[in-house]
Amino acid sequence: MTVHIGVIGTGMIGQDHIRRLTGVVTGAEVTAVTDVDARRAKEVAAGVGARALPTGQDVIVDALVDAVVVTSWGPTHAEYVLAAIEAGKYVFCEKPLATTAEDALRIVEAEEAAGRRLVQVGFMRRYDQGYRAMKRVIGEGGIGSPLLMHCAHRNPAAPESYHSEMATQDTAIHEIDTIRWLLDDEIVSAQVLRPRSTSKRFEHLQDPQIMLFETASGVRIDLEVFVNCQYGYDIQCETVGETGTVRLPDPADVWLRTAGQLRTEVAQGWKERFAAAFDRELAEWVASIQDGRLAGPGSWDGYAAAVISDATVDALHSGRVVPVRLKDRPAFYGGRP
Ligand SMILES: NC(=O)c1ccc[n+]([C@@H]2O[C@H](COP(=O)([O-])OP(=O)(O)OC[C@H]3O[C@@H](n4cnc5c(N)ncnc54)[C@H](O)[C@@H]3O)[C@@H](O)[C@H]2O)c1
Ligand SMILES: O[C@H]1[C@H](O)[C@@H](O)[C@H](O)[C@@H](O)[C@H]1O
Repeated sequence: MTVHIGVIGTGMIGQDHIRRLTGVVTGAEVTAVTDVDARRAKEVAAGVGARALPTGQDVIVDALVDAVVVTSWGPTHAEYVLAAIEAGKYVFCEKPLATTAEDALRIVEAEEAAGRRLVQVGFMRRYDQGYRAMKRVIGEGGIGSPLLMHCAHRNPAAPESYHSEMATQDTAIHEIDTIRWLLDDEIVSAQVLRPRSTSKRFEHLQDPQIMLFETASGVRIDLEVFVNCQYGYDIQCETVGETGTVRLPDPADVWLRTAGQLRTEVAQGWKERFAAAFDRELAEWVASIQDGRLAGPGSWDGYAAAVISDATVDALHSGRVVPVRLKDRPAFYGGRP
């Protein structure tokens, strides 16, 4: 069965996902798109033989759309996800699920009331080969009980519109989800340290930041977020356990030995670094719709990430260790993070 897909938001990642759903993933067809920039929507639609519809709501209720992909700006996500649930359609929403914990909770409640899983959140690192291998090692007891985790999330440069809270809301949100998933544990507190800022940033930005998280079982995590590191898009993660450590591999590339040097390339952006993960993420999403059983990160994960993100932003401003207060996890979402 071909899954007919409508895409809301035809910007950078919207176009990338449309390319993927059209040319990489089997069993999917993009039948409708929309964007507040109608010209852009029309151009993108013409490129893949889809229709450009006036609004997101039109896409959601369209008879030729079985499932919706939301790739518009973050603050618009919750409204579209709620409308898709209301229409009884599957919806893949890029991160964040919602920009407030209250909106994320409304989505959790609406999905639970609908009685079946309809929502998947775009936490693509769960589909990265390296992270999957790390999760397998931890799950099989390969390093004993985890005690510590050291992470770094570096981007080459951030635009002027990027502000200090976005280091959490837009960037660290990936680690927030990954930590919960890798450790099968819940984050219970957050703290943020402010090192001296780089001169290569816009004045208003605190960059880098060091975030410290603690999980329910007592694992301590340090995360460096540095979005003007200049040299590339670099994602690091090492978990330290009682009997060993496991480290995320750098993406496979050749090592060049020449002129007295040993060199390899560093990725320059998320598109390149996580290309294979995005491919797998959407392929598995489409396959799970065909099976009628969503398996990827869902509304509860989006809600938990939103609450932890709020606590981290509070910690950035207050300098305090801020406790994370999640609602009780409904049985509907199973027992684990
Ligand atoms: N998983 C990842 O690593 C990753 C990477 C990049 C972006 N993202 C997320 O994807 C989303 C989009 O990011 P982007 O980089 O493509 O941004 P973008 O600005 O390039 O594209 C967003 C598009 O949405 C359109 N839009 C805005 N509001 C709309 C609305 N109400 N209805 C319809 N269209 C609307 C804009 O006109 C624009 O074309 C963000 O939430 C971002 O955090 C995730
Ligand atoms: O929207 C992007 C994207 O999520 C990237 O994966 C992250 O590294 C960036 O910091 C963020 O701005």
